[in-house]
Amino acid sequence: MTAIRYELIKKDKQTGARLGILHTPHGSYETPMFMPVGTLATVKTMSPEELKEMGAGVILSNTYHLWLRPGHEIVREAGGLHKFMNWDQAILTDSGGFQVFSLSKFRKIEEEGVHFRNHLSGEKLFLSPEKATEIQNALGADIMMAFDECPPFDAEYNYMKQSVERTSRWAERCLKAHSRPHDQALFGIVQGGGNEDLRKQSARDLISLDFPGYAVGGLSVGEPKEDMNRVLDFTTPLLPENKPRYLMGVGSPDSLIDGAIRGIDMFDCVLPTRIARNGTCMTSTGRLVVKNAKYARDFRPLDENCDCYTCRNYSRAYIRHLIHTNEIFGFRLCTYHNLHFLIKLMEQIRQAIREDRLQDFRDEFFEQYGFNKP
Ligand SMILES: CNc1nc2cc3c(=O)[nH]c(N)nc3c(CCO)c2[nH]1
Repeated sequence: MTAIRYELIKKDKQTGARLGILHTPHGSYETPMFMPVGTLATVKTMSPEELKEMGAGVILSNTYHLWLRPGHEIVREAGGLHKFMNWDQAILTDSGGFQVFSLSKFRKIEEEGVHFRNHLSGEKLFLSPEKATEIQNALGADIMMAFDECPPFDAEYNYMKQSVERTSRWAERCLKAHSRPHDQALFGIVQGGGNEDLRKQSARDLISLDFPGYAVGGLSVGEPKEDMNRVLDFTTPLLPENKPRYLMGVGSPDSLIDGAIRGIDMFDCVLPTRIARNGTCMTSTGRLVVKNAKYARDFRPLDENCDCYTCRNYSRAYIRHLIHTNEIFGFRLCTYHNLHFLIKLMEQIRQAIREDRLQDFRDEFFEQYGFNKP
């Protein structure tokens, strides 16, 4: 018995999408789902109560960041991440691999692990599959990720092949080091860039290790969306139908719909929370930069089709004023709305799957949001 179980409810007749339920030790959640990112044990500016109110279920935190601050031992002593951050729903921790490659300079990758510098202090650090697994066991998230290398999408073929093979060896080392498989599900991460043969090799290696869930990594790293969709077209069908599939780092509305259409069940991205802090909001008719002067006397809600706390109680003029004056409440209102927007979008996607019309929904949404505009 592993810590999580994926229940396939139905498949969409128009696309490769599926409706499911992810059962975890901290609750069961319908998929496809969007997971808000709370890197440093908080989804920035949101309280646990607000996250639950808007329908958030699984949230992310991060091994690399929590290892550096406050340190995984402190979180362990606090009783684990759920207790430490007062979150009684599910948590997923990323393994730190991506952050090492995206945050720190002077890194050196060896078979044993990765040597790099602390992006805050410059001190020399070393992360290995065993260390990343030990940290995640201390944090206690319901789902934890294998330690992987996320190479640049256009890395040279031979490098990509070496990297995929090393990531597969690292995945096996994580499984061996994992001390709590009944409480924490370890997911493997498929790599291989845009190369179909390397994606097949990576998927085959990881499936042979029988993980309880699989992530598609190495995407949303600056490659064109067509490339991401092409990779998903030949990667998700390789993954077991009875296990969850997690597309890492994806969160724009069009990519969520296109990922769901290609059989992805779980998504995470800092986009909604990050752009909220500079006053950019996702609305049903496209992005709205509320700090723009044209909203100074606009007393409508951010989105007239939205029923969230922000849109029920505050106007564009008021939120613009708050963002303009750097008032923290303005960041909170935009964050609440953006997360609510994506969580509601996932509900619409799930409903479209129930009605076997996700392709039609995509066309309607793209038209309304303005994605088809040349
Ligand atoms: C924003 N784009 C993105 N692409 C990712 C790709 C990866 C990846 O390949 N591996 C791991 N471990 N994490 C990843 C993450 C962080 C989580 O969102 C990514 N984030």
